[in-house]
Amino acid sequence: TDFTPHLLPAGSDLFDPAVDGQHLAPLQNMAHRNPSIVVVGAGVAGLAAAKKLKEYGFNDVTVLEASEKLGGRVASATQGHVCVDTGAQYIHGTSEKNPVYCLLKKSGLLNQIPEMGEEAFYSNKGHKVDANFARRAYEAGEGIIRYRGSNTGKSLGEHYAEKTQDVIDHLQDNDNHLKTRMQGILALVGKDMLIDVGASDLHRISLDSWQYYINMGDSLNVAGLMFQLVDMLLEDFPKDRLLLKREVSKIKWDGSFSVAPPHNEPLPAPTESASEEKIHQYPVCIVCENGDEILADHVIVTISLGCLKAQASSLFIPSLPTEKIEVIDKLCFGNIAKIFLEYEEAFWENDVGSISLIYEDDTPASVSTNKMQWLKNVQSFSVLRPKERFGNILIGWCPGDIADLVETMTDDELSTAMTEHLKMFFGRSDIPRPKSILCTKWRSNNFIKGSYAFLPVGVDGQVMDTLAQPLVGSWHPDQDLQVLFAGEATMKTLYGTVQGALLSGHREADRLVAHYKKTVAPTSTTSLDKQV
Ligand SMILES: Cc1cc2nc3c(=O)[nH]c(=O)nc-3n(C[C@H](O)[C@H](O)[C@H](O)COP(=O)(O)OP(=O)(O)OC[C@H]3O[C@@H](n4cnc5c(N)ncnc54)[C@H](O)[C@@H]3O)c2cc1C
Repeated sequence: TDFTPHLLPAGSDLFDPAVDGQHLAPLQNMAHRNPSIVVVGAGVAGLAAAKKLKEYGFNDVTVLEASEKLGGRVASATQGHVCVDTGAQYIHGTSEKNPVYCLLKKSGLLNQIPEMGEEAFYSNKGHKVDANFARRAYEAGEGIIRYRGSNTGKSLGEHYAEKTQDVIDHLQDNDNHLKTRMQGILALVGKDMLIDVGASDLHRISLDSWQYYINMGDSLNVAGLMFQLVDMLLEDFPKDRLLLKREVSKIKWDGSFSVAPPHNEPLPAPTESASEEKIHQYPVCIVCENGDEILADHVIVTISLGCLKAQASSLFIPSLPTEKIEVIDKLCFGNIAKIFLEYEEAFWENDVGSISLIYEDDTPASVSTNKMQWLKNVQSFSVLRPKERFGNILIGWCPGDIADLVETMTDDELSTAMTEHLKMFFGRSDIPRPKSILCTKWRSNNFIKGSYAFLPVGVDGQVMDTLAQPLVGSWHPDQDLQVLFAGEATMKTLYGTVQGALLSGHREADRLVAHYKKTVAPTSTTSLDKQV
């Protein structure tokens, strides 16, 4: 390999930061070299872990990213002349508890956020629906669907069908038309939930999904700004330690590897011999698709749950423990698609921020997708605001297997379908075709494979703790934490969010600090010299 990040000068300036108010022993005392740490994946979790480790004083940190871009699911693309967020665009929780909110606020970016705009509702009968009525009905549905079950073992679909039926039954009015419309709006709420979760069927989702969840406050749409978070996470991190187009294909994590002799052949178990002083041995060897091999003391794996599902059995040597593989199997990795439609002129009103399409024949009991009628699950659009910045762009959202489907369609097919769809709801034949169209492709992105994790019925969020558990090897009984795991799917309190990813990265950086704090007592440097 032409890259040897593990070979740092001895006695590098690794200093003790204050952690939780306590001081660590100066890390340069603990060993004759820095621990070598490799982070796999430069999404928010990976970048946050790397930045934090750097802040803690670890100097030998390298990030390996498979794609050509940093940021993972916090991503942008250019449409027309503007930059749009193809991944995350909402801060889920506008409070000081949320580090993503704090970072964006500190940068002053949040001063640019426009008003949300009005909600507009249209019926499949081709007319506008009274917004006051629709909003009240929508809120009633949200109150039901946002229920935080705890150990119920039920599905969200079962709960939603049951409780919304109570609402319908108790409507004073005998007006069947009103009941039908109410059902349509409650179904809309259910369909929007499928987008939030990335699932295809409410009956698939556990009602207990949010029992450990931390609500950090209201959501804020930061369209066009979220990807700037990536630059903030990169600040002060040495750019030569961020390696793009380095797809990791093997993580040999329980061996004894050395830079000499050549070819990084595994060596026999370490001995007390003098040669050990010269040849450092590493428990982890990370092999990249391009042939690079990088030796490390620790590797933090931050690849998505979708990638873990695809690679769990081939990526790790030795294989992952059965318990970990079972958890990866049990958790679901959903998908959503964002379809950006750019128009010459807006056909919606100036003050509109969102457009919802109500199928009056829908019922809340049957909220699931049907590929044969896929347009029924393209019911929610948001307007990119302000117009002066974005021009006239609508984002259509779709969930689960409908997202999988639209990813495979051509721009022309999508453009035709969306135009007919909008014509029907607006009751207008003069709705133009978009002048450009951009559809996200998260499922077919080989380095992501979907949108975010969700909990299916019967799976408790605690399995995410199991996913987060580090691996401890057996080769060196006195070395551990060879493999650590971060990423949104490892956070039962915040999965599916940017701050969940970020905090999972911090958690693993903290774990390593605590590890060295535990293993390094200022008075016992001799044993430590042997250890690392
Ligand atoms: C369309 C969409 C909309 C979203 N909207 C929101 C939102 O509004 N608000 C919100 O809070 N969250 C949202 N999310 C979720 C949020 O984006 C994610 O939870 C978060 O970004 C995940 O970060 P991560 O670091 O865990 O994973 P990732 O971002 O997936 O990072 C993993 C990285 O690993 C790399 N990688 C994969 N395999 C390898 C390999 N073999 N070798 C090396 N590198 C590899 C990948 O290329 C990627 O860069 C959205 C997600 C999507 C897809």
